[in-house]
Amino acid sequence: MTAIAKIPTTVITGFLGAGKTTLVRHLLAHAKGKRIALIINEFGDIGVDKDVLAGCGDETCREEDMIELANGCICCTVADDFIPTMKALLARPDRPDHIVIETSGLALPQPLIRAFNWPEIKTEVTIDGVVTVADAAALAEGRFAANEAAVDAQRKLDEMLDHETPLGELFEDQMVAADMIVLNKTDLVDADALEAVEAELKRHMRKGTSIIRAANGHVDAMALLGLGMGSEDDLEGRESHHELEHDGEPHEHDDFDSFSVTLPSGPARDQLLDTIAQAIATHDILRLKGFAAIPGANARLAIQAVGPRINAYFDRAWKDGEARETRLVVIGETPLARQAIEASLRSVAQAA
Ligand SMILES: Nc1nc2c(ncn2[C@@H]2O[C@H](COP(=O)(O)OP(=O)(O)OP(=O)(O)O)[C@@H](O)[C@H]2O)c(=O)[nH]1
Repeated sequence: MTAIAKIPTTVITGFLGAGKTTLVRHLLAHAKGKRIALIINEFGDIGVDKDVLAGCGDETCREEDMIELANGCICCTVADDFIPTMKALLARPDRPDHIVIETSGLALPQPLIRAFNWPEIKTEVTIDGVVTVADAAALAEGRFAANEAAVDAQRKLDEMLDHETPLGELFEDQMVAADMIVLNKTDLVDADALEAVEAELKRHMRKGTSIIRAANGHVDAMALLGLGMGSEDDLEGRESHHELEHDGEPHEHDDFDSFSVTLPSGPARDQLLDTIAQAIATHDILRLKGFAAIPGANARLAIQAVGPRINAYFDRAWKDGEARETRLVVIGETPLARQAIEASLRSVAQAA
């Protein structure tokens, strides 16, 4: 009997808004005939990423090849969601050449990597590589306090301060899990800042991890796929803070919160974006994304905010019968001032 080759799987991880979906989009568009199945996991209850990819209009973004895991972070739903999803995918008559898993920006990659050793799937799939996308602009601005200088400065201000913030810890967990780091958004930082960010990353990653610089996720598919790492068999040094500190206990995502809000079509584009910018600045929102209905526009406005930086573009025409409304997901550190944020977003919708 000939052994069936295991299907290589690339795990794409990285903090909220680092550019994972953008990287996946580029990968799908340049897959050179490889049939790629995509598993998308999101934090928050609106599946924006799948919708963004499906809205790209490329024939390579086939809806039937995209599977959404929207019931919380993949790291917490391995048994209930991830393994059954993989089994169903592997049972398909038209098996993919390659599988790509985009984790949520708040996921710990470690439980997912370990899941590849579960007997239900181990004989059929292997991790080709864990790719962690890092946001060069956010790092240069010290937004994760992953930057030791910022942490030290904070510590000096308050001796009692826990030196590991939830953001910094999660960032490190995603870094040590990587076989390759894509240092994305290099277009937003100058050469000196980029050198400093890269030096900082090297302090956190495992030895032997490579770094590729990129803008808008433009990485050659050949460089990204086919790493052949078998990462599930090479776990040493990838342990998360949680695994090191609380052996065997399930971890929580209590440090982060999210909610979604639906608004009627109302304000003009600029007015809506101004209000969103203000809400982000006032309430320290980490990530906001979704789609908006703008009066007089026949296309929906995709809105993407990462920290203070907001992008908005009309991604596709509204479909017949589709509700023309604004749906946004908001993610931030706990406690998130849900009522106040919702009220300010609603006030602009009502005022229009
Ligand atoms: N300037 C610039 N913007 C980028 C780059 N890559 C991504 N973006 C923008 O950053 C925002 C977030 O990108 P996504 O690809 O959705 O990030 P993500 O990591 O998938 O986000 P989550 O799934 O929410 O964690 C979008 O507005 C992108 O257009 C880049 O290299 N340069």
